[in-house]
Amino acid sequence: MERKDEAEEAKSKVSVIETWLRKHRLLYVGATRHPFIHSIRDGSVDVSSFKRWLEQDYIFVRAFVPFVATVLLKAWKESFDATDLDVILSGMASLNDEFAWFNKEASKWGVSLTNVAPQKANLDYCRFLESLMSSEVEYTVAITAFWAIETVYQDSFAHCLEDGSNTPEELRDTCQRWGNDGFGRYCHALQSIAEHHLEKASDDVRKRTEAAVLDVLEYEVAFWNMSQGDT
Ligand SMILES: Cc1ncc(CO)c(N)n1
Repeated sequence: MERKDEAEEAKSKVSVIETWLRKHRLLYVGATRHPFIHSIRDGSVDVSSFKRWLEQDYIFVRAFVPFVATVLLKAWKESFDATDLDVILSGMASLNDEFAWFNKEASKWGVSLTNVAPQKANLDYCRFLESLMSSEVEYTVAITAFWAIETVYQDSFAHCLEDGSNTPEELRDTCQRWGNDGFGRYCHALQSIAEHHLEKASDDVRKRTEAAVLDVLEYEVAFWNMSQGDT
């Protein structure tokens, strides 16, 4: 009887991440339902905005690779669960494909990815990533920030592929890149890992992780704003 109660309780317990998503709903929606994403979804997107996004995101992803490498290193040192390493490694492997994709996409749009100057919002975000690369930043903070970064793109681009969307054919490849079901499952795997570590974390680490997630959401909003030329 007691066992069943415990099982029931575990089932109804709201996870740490779910609690944060509810608490910071407006910011989360701001990051995942940005006007730039709406413009892709309804087909009104401005081509120069899309090209700016593509150029700037390439620079961001270049900085994202060493960040993910440090998450991998922390997983190896701090997690006893081997699946953490497998999931992070699969993310790294898909970043390798992503560079090939960026090059293909750039030539399709007549954009050059060399000699692009990073804009302020991008520099700020890359600097934030760099701060998370420090060995002083706990694995729990880093893996949860990683989950948030990937999930914003997954949620945003999946929205452009839903029934009723009017995404132009030439942008579907971009939306598929992050909006596909496999990427969705990968984000869920990251969420489970992050949640597992958050459940065990001290209040202090939890607080700093929540702050890092909020930072990610704000940087993502600023990144979309920059793509639209609003900064
Ligand atoms: C700005 C930004 N956030 C998240 C992702 C997902 O990898 C990306 N490529 N770029």
